[in-house]
Formats: sequence, structure tokens, C-alpha cells
Amino acid sequence: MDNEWLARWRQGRIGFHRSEVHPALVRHWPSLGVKAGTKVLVPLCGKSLDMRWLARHDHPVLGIELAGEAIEQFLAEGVGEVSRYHHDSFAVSRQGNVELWQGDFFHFHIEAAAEIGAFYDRAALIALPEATRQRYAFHLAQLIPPGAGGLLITLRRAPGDDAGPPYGVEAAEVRELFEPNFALSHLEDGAPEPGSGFRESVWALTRRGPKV
Ligand SMILES: C[S@@+](CC[C@H](N)C(=O)[O-])C[C@H]1O[C@@H](n2cnc3c(N)ncnc32)[C@H](O)[C@@H]1O
Repeated sequence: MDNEWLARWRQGRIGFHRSEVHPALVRHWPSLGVKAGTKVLVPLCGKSLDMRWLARHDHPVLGIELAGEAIEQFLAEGVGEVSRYHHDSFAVSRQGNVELWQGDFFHFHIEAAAEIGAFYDRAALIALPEATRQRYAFHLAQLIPPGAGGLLITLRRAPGDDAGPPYGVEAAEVRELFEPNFALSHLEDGAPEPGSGFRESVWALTRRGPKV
């Protein structure tokens, strides 16, 4: 699976990347009440422009991405000096208020996440096969402090369509995955996307305490 993502980036097969900020982020982030200055974790971040939107709205961003290509493209398309360092197995690049950790999300641990106070998942959970999604939800819960919130944007496919990525994740699975550690609020379901028929669902999550 990992190599498949690296191949996608190498070959430019990145249909998931949006050339504009996701409208659901703009619409719903303010309602989460995340204080300015709070650092936002963006797992499986790609080169999402949503990170720039968060940074412009006074949130330091910590993105985690497997593909070096994605990170280099993000930095090349941005403005400002880039500083680089290593932390454990991660190569970290910082540009302005955005730091990008290149490596496997599942190797990113709580010591490195000390300042994180919110998260943003668009197309991260749904990038993972069913067997890995449980691990993702648990790992995310370990990184997010009690009381902290986040926005989750998932996707539904036609009934019986098990193909992916992106994988379809129904509301019942979202609840099953996250309810043990988060309070959930379903914010909206998008209209079917032209062509694919995929429908996005937007959720607000708040981490329950105590830490897992
Ligand atoms: C569907 S894309 C979504 C990217 C981004 N969130 C967006 O909205 O454009 C999933 C991304 O996760 C990355 N990825 C997959 N598995 C990963 C892992 N275990 N750790 C870090 N990144 C991973 C892939 O390289 C890919 O860029």
C-alpha cells in the first residue's frame, strides 16, 4: 500500500488533490471554536492547500506525509525560506507556519505531538483500507489531547462498491471507529460528485478524556 502511494506521487496520479481550499473546511472550521495559535495536526496531508488556509488563520500546522514528492511540491509552490531537520525517522521541513514531517503516520508518536491541539482529516481515513482504519482512529486518539477538536471529511460510495482508495466509509463505521475516544457530531453530507457519484460527509470530533 505504501509503495502504491509513492508510485502515485511519482507518476502524478493525484486526482485526490484539490486546486482550491476545501469549502467544508472554510464553512465548518470556525464552528469548532479552535483558538488562534493552536497547532493543527494534518495526517496524510499530501500537498493540500487546506494547510495554507489553516496557517493563514493563525494555526501552526503539522502535516505528516509519506511521499517526499508531495512535500517538495508543497514547498516549491509556497513562499519563504525552508528549514530542514530530522526527528527520529522523520525528515522535517518547515516553511513559515507549516511543518511537514515526511514518514509513516503510524510511526509519529506522542512525544513529538506535545503541542498539538486540533486536527484536520480530509481524505486521510478514507485513504486507508478497512483493516488499517481502526489502527488510524486509535493512533489519532493517542495524539489528540482530551478536549481538543477536529474536522473529519469522509466519503461514501455506492452501496456494495468496495473499491478504493478512496474507500467508502459509512456513518456507522465512523461512529464505531471514533466514538470510544471522541464525541462526534455529523455536520453535513455533500451532494454526489459529478462522474464518480462519491458523497462527502463532514464530522466534528472532540476528544474525550482521559488519554488512551
Ligand atoms: C488521498 S491522499 C489525501 C491527501 C490530502 N489529505 C488531501 O486532501 O489532498 C492520501 C495521502 O496519504 C499519504 N499516505 C498514505 N499512507 C500514509 C502513511 N501511513 N503515513 C503518511 N502518509 C500516508 C499518501 O501518500 C497520500 O498523499
